[in-house]
Amino acid sequence: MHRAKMAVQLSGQWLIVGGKTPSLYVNENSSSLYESRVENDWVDLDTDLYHWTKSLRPVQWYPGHIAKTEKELKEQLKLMDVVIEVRDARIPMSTSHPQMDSWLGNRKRILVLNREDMISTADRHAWADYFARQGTKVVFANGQFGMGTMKLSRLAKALAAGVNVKRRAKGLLPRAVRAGIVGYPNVGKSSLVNRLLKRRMCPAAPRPGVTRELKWVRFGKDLELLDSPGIIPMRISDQSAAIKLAMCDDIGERSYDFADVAAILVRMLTKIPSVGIEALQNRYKIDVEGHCGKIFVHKLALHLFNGDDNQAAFRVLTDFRKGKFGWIALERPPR
Ligand SMILES: Nc1nc2c(ncn2[C@@H]2O[C@H](COP(=O)(O)OP(=O)(O)OP(=O)(O)O)[C@@H](O)[C@H]2O)c(=O)[nH]1
Repeated sequence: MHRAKMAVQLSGQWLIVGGKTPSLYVNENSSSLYESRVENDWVDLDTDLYHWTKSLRPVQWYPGHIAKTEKELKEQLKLMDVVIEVRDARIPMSTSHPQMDSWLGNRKRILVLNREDMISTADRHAWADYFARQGTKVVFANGQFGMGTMKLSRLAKALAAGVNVKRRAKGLLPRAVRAGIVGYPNVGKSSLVNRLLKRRMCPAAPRPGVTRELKWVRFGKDLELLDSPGIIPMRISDQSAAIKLAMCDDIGERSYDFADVAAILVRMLTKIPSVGIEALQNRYKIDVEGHCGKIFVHKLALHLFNGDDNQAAFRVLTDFRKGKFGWIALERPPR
């Protein structure tokens, strides 16, 4: 629900009910003013998230196979004509690997924001504008149903076309273009490969860490794809990012505390302009008190789960992942 709907008029000005500091909405018809307020809400949210996560036990997840993958992948990347970097459209910043730029150098690159079905149109526009301004080629995709994959294969072939021009000039026979698919765990790499091939060649599952080995697959006679296990930094230095990875189910469940993560998700949802307090209250028939996520999760536990906070937390996380609060990104581009 739109936050502006919670506004009450006070001496000719609009005040938002339930905000931390009441924001001022002068006139709902003034859309640019409204948009800039919404943007400010997102900026505030990033700062808040930093404070909320500061005192938590650090979230770290680095399963054994990742170190081996990283080493092999760095070697294989040298053979690639083009690299397809897949990120989770809900958290494009938190699923960007800090070392990716240095590994790829000036290699040709396509950025895929997968899980496009899990964000709103406004989120999509915001990210499309941001990457267009940066001159980054971005494809929005859905690995589950295949949207965006035709465009992706066209773009990969077009970007790597120069390879065979050079080979011909040297008197060599043309060869298939090599494209490597890289990204964080569970962002949908294997699903995209399977959709591209229209066959289930790579195991895909709803939990991080399923792909364990690098795997070459052939797509027609023009394209070879390398599917790879998810990679993630050994230490996630940004704990706000780590918590968002947990919310989106992009890291192993054992690495975080459900109740902590769900409590922060509740606080975030109350502040995300398109969700707000009422979405939570309507769904669970429980009042949100003073934006406190922990109290909310505990009340839900008493209401539905015999006081078991863990189960209540899992319910909130699952509901978010299933889009029960609407399809929304947890990140907006930096300004
Ligand atoms: N809703 C939605 N689900 C998706 C999308 N792409 C993939 N999935 C689901 O997300 C889960 C993870 O997908 P995978 O393809 O296994 O992800 P991966 O990046 O290969 O995962 P790792 O093996 O951990 O590296 C699966 O249950 C997919 O069905 C998408 O665009 N939208």
